[in-house]
Amino acid sequence: MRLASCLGKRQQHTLRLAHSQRDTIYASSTAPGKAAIAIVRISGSDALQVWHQMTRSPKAHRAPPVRPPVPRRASLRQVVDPVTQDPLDEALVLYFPRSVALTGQDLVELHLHGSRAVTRAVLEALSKLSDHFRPAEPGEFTQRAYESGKMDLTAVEGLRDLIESETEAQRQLALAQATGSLHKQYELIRQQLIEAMALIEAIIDFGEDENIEDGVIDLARAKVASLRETLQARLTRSRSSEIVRQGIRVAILGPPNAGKSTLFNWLVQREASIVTAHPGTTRDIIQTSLDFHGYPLVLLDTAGLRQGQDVHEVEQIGITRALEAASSADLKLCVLPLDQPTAIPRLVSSSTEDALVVFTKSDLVDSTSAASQVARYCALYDIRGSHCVVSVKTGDGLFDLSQFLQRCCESRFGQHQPEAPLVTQARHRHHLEDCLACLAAFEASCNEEGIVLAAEELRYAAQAIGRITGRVEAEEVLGQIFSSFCIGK
Ligand SMILES: Nc1nc2c(ncn2[C@@H]2O[C@H](COP(=O)(O)OP(=O)(O)OP(=O)(O)O)[C@@H](O)[C@H]2O)c(=O)[nH]1
Ligand SMILES: [K+]
Ligand SMILES: [Mg+2]
Repeated sequence: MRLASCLGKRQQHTLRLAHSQRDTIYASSTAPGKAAIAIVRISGSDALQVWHQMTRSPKAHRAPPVRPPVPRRASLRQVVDPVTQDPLDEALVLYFPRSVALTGQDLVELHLHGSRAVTRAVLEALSKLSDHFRPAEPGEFTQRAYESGKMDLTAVEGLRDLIESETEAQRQLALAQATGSLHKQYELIRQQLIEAMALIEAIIDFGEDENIEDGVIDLARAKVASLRETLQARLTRSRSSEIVRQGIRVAILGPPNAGKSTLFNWLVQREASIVTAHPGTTRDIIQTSLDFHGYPLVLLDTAGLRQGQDVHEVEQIGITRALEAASSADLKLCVLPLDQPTAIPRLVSSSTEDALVVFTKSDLVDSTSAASQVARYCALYDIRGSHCVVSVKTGDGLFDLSQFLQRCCESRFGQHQPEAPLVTQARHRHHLEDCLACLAAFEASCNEEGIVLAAEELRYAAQAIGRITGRVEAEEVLGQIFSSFCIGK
């Protein structure tokens, strides 16, 4: 059987990349299409061939004397086909020697005119240089940066998130991570674990001797206990960063005809959801993403919630979906109409901090009856949380609602904790939870009989942290992370 067919897809990916490290790779790093410039990057030990064989001084008509490029200085060059010497474009050419290049290899950048034809011609010309030249795989430039030790895994993930960031909150979070905020924190944690490990190893190695002081076990235990508490607390606080990265899910819920879709459309500023005077208009979940004052909201319009014998099948499916949306939402907007007292099934616990009650259609009632209606609802449904009174028809109260929602995002998902978040995605949480479990096992077995076992648990804990930054071999995650990049990055 051929080797490749014995290996899993991911292993093949890793194997292929390991073999092809010697290749010089190239790709367009800018989005395809018409633009002022297009950047083609070339990374690898033969990258300088591009300078010598594919560029020449724009003034020289004959082949110029071979001069190496000045590192990190832009030179205006004519780009030519290496075989036919036909001119392809005039470009700014930059050279980064491997000591300064992010990929840890010689890197050449061609800043071309941004047309499809120019980019295509240059990429074709590059393929003629030698067998060692080949097009880059998605994320391969970044993978080389990782492999050369210029970036750790958390920075790689941060970079990917930065490229994909759509809102201000996501940008801030990703930039901090891409520039090493997570890496620094995890190295510190690993360091603390290694210190505790050193104490335990000392007891194991010299335990029989008199040289080891009393209370060393207690010291190690205390160190680990305090680290575990801190990590646990920060794991809980980091939830908001994970949510910001994925988008804050906001479900609009309420009885039929409350004005949910009308409010939804106002929030997304377009007629995304159908509005009619008939109760039961919305059946499926209508989902739209929006940048709300820098916060990435995923807004969900849902079917009206009600109970009773006359709820038919289609409506019931809609209600089930609405309740599912409610349970997975990070924030709920509970819409209740003021014009008619509507019985709401125990839809959402509106006294929790993740629900905001919006009383709508205030234009249909006078202010006195609005106030008494609000009071009635609050007493009936035990609404102790925040509420707003609006009319989407007249616009009354919408500014307050918008401000309220913004404050809500800020207090729940704003990055104003004293320290940078420790967890921005499920992968980090998973390994951190592993680490915490090992620390708990350490504490349980850390006594004179269990000391060897305890030492082992600490090692596992450190390994779990190492997996987050990529310090221990983590092939399984590598393929996954790098292949989610675009080509040319
Ligand atoms: N006067 C007034 N009418 C409103 C207001 N908001 C919504 N409506 C009307 O109320 C009716 C129902 O609005 P929808 O937005 O479809 O209500 P819904 O909660 O999505 O209804 P279902 O999807 O059927 O559960 C429509 O006729 C809207 O025009 C408001 O603030 N004032
Ligand atoms: K309706
Ligand atoms: Mg609706």
